[in-house]
Amino acid sequence: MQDVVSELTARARAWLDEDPDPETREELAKLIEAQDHEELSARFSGTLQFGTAGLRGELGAGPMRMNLAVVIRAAAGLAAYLRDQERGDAGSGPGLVVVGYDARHKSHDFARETASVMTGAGLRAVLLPGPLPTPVLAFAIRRLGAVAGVMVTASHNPPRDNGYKVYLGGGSQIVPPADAEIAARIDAVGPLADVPRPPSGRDVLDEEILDRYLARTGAVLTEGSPRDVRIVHTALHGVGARTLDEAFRRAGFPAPVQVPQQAEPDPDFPTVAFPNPEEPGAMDLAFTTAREAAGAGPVDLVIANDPDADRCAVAVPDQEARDGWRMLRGDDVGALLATHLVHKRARGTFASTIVSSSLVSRIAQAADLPYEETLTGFKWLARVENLRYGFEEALGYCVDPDGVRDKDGITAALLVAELAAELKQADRSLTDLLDDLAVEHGLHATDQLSVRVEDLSLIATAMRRLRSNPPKVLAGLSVLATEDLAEGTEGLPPTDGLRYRLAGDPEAGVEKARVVVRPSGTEPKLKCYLEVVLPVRDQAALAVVRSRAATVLAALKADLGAAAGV
Ligand SMILES: O=P([O-])(O)O[C@H]1O[C@H](COP(=O)(O)O)[C@@H](O)[C@H](O)[C@H]1O
Ligand SMILES: [Mg+2]
Repeated sequence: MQDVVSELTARARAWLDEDPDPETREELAKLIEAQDHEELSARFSGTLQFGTAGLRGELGAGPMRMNLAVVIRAAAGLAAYLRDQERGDAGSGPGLVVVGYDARHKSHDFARETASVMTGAGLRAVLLPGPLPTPVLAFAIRRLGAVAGVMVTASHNPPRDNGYKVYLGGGSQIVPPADAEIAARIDAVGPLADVPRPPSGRDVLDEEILDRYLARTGAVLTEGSPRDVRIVHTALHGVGARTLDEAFRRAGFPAPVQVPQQAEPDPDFPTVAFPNPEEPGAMDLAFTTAREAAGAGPVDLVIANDPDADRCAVAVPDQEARDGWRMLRGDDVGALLATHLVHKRARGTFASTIVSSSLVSRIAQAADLPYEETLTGFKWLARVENLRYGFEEALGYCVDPDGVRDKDGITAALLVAELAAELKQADRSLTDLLDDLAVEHGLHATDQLSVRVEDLSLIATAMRRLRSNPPKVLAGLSVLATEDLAEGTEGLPPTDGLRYRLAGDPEAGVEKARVVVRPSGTEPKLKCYLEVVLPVRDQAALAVVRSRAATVLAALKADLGAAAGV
């Protein structure tokens, strides 16, 4: 025990010695001094690993936290990887790396240091001209022909977190084997003092790149299509408001009403517990703004971007809802946008992930379009060949893959607005269209059981428990097949997760159901994704079918929670 403790302290001291940030140095010195072994072992038990969207973790000292030392190591490892690629690619000059950042604590510092490290390694580095949405960075990589990009952001995570999204040329995020190859080079980085970081290597792009991005966003809309739709928008204290406003203005939409308290970037996210539109309560202020704005005429939609504006959440008026508004699920918006694109005669592959609603596959099939399914995360979706539309249940949509090879909350919002305006002109709504889809393809009802934990080991325990004691029946539906995704299945790369396919129950009007369980790769959460499909005879039967679906989903949640012990 004593050995373990002294080894831990030695590791912490060595880290402290080379930590370039006085703030984290002071923090770590105090922990060492106080002999806070619990905290030290949490910070020194390993290193941050690439997850669903790069590195992500709490700000603080040590290799398991986000801090300057970790960022310099990550940048140096990435630079080494890029230089190795270049060597295999003789003749080309030094590659360009574009670095973006959001408005979180330390984001700008991390971005500047990243640019310095890249320059020090012999690459060319440029910073975006301010805290901007992630899709602007993804766009810039493609537009400028960069060999890589980095976005310093923790997206929708709590204020104490930060993160590091890594993109390669082509503008999509890294996947295996590149992530492991980069990780190996990060591990091989020597003493920090030996990593050259010339302060001169921090060129900043001018605003033209944003202008080019904005000019491109209009391409998702049809010229002359209706624009009459009144929207309340929130950026949830992130960086989306200005870019979204300008995109809407250029497209000819009425100016969205911004939620005033949340429109300016604020790293403390003071009005929300979690700046994630999926979290209960995150939209409360937006709904309040919508009620107030209604005095000046009806509000058609409430739209939220997550803080780095790559996600887009949509709420619709609902008389029965507590605050008069109902959030659409990412799955609903995914199906609506798919339908809209089909009506616009989009050609190419539609794609979605194994944890998202399968409705989009039916929409694609009915339109004679190829459809593909990938693992969770846009890093996978973005790689689908001939991609025309990619969507995931986590409020992510790629509607212009040639412009932005990642999810984009701004272009998604434009397209939702266009669709809503078209429907409005015909005296219809997004909910009417969802009803039509349910009648045509069957009701695809989805829900998520998401369990946030303090102690990460609880997630591993839950997964183990499900693996050793697989459920045979869930919500009264028998489990037809259990797939361990860690073994790789249906041509998908191996990943930690379990998938259950459940039999239908004709008497209960259920065609089939599906459950996927996986640990989040961005937050300490276990996520269970539920889908139940029910045939719908006609519009009149819809209300009954919906309530039946809700009952099955509730039972699924309860049974699954019990099976996983969460
Ligand atoms: O954080 P964002 O908005 O970039 O979103 C990131 O996290 C989401 C949730 O991932 P997980 O379920 O592993 O937590 C992913 O679906 C998404 O593709 C990824 O970019
Ligand atoms: Mg995001």
